Amino acid sequence: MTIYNWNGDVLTEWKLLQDNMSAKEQAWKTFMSTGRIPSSIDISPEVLSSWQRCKDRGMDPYDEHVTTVPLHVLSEKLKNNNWLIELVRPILQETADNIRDSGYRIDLYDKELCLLMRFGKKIAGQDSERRELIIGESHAEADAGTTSTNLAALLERPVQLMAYEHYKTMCHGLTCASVPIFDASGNLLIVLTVEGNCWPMHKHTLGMLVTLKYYIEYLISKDIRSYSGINEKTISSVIEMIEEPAIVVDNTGKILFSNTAAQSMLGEGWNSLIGFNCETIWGKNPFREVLNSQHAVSNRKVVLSIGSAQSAFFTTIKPITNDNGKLIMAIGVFKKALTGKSSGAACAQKFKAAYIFDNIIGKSPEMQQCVKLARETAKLDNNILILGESGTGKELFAQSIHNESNYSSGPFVPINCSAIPHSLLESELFGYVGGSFTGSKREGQVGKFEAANGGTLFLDEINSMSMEMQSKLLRTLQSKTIVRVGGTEEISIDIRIIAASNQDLWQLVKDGQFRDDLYYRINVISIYIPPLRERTGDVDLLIDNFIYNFSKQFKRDIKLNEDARRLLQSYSWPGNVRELENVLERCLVLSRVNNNNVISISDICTYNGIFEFYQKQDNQLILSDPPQDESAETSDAGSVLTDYEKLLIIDALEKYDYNIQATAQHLGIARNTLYRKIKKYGIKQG
Ligand SMILES: Nc1ncnc2c1ncn2[C@@H]1O[C@H](COP(=O)(O)OP(=O)(O)OP(=O)(O)O)[C@@H](O)[C@H]1O
Repeated sequence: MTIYNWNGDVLTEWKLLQDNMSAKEQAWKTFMSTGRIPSSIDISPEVLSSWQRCKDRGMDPYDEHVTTVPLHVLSEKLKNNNWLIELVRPILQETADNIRDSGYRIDLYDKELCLLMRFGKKIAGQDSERRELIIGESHAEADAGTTSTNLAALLERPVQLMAYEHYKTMCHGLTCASVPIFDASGNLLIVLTVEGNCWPMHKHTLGMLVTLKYYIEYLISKDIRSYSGINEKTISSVIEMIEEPAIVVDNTGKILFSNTAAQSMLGEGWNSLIGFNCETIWGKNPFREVLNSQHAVSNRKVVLSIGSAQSAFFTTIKPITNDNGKLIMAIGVFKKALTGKSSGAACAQKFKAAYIFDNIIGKSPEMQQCVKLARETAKLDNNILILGESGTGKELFAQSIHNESNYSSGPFVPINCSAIPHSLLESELFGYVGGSFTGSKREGQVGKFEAANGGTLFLDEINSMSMEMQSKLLRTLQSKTIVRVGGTEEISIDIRIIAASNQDLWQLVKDGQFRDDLYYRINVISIYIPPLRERTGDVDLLIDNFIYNFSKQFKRDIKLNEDARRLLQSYSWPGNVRELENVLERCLVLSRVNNNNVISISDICTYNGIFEFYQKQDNQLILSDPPQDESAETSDAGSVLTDYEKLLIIDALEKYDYNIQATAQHLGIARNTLYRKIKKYGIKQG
């Protein structure tokens, strides 16, 4: 065969090569039949040793069977070598494109010599359907006989084999050059093989391949995954020991590894995320912050896009540096936050906050100021402390804040700390695992912290919490995790705390009854709701609002007479809005019982607190306005008042020796009114 260069000159060098090939053919044939080679023919000792090993194994040189690894093994190999494949793919692809017309192609083998990737096209004239190498084919010597691939791996250096140097006849039409690729510690990572038709043979193939080898090894040495001491295997085994999903990124933010838990978290497509920058996949995320600052973040809430869904996690990320203090990677551990769809959604249904700011009645400057502050702070995620006497509307505010906050889609879970015995408060708040104490449910119970996850936990009357519980609450607020009573598992929680106290909490701190560190934690923002008696004009608004609501509820058109209104206005309302609401509700019920549509003083005074209040007054109000609806006075409720009025009059008459003028003056009523009442009550004049 005559080989020409492109000027048409005969290449004498090729002639030599051809002769050389003929000699090798003869040597191969002799070896296969006798186990020896003619002494005149030069076969490299490494090739000869390989032939010998193959022969010793009883390998048939004419056998064209191709050994492939099982599919699941191949898939595992592809997974484990993904980062390397991605690293070298662009280089090999470009090289293969450049040598496309030469009839050569590039194969990438893993360190066990299994074909993982092929770059380039079919080799004309050589690749019969059978010979066409397939991904997963083993090029180990025991399977494929002597090849450049297994010799390069064995000898740990570049190797070129031509035609008859291969053990098996199925490779005799090929020329192959292989280079082993090592990591910085000298561990074999992959083998690259360029193979093509035996004729024409390019001598520079091996040179090109060696250049590629050094370039790729340089790239690998810069890649953290091949750092000595922290190779893939080490990192993989370390992060595999972490039960939660764990992800490792290099110092540029590129995702290097993930453990099994992370792979199930990331779903089916996790494999394709390896090698990508975490920002490309998840956008803004705390890995970048850790890489930039080289400071760890702990229990940071992140929302990651996984497939088409978004999931919330708490992540702790630590930067890892080498001996010289150089940042080399960051490891992040993720814990699924029980928000929204899981416990949150169910609880959000169960624990709904009914009130919004528009439901808060009050035009007094004091109240307007409170609402303004609460609205402004609702959107901030800080803990809030609401202070105020009992019944001032603290829970109403807490619900309104929740509904206008970032946690509004989650549940609003109230718990009154004073209503639950100290011994039970812990399990009520933290929940318990099944059978952790006598009387506990077998299946355990979710506590208020978990129930409130993704939403707001309203700790009412926090002032009554024991010191021991205060410490546990503080720990929870700091770590954002809880452990159920009797359990060990740490559960991450993401909740907003709104606490309320009807006592001066700071005074309790000074008295040593409330932890100052907890006080500072819950008191990031505080809202003081003034008592009703200090809210000028609000009583009237609240009266109208409650009468309107109850009228609607009882389907009656109820009115309040002026004196009754004045009575309500002058009362000091120690029970605040709740007391006012109760009084009016009671009056509305009475009015229905008595079939009376106007609420008068007599109705209101059926309420002990107000009745006593009048006992301490100078009684002007009560006496100046006799009940307009006489029928009301005949009722049980009315009789209390009339009895009382009668007694007052008798008292005063006796005091002033039945002097009508003096008695009327003392009572603050007109003489005629006094006469009318004396008559009405049948009081005998002394
Ligand atoms: N400004 C207001 N407008 C309308 N209703 C109000 C207002 N303030 C309080 N209320 C009503 O008064 C009642 C008591 O309010 P709430 O329970 O919020 O008070 P609280 O301060 O949390 O009481 P406690 O300290 O006893 O828990 C509720 O029925 C609430 O709807």
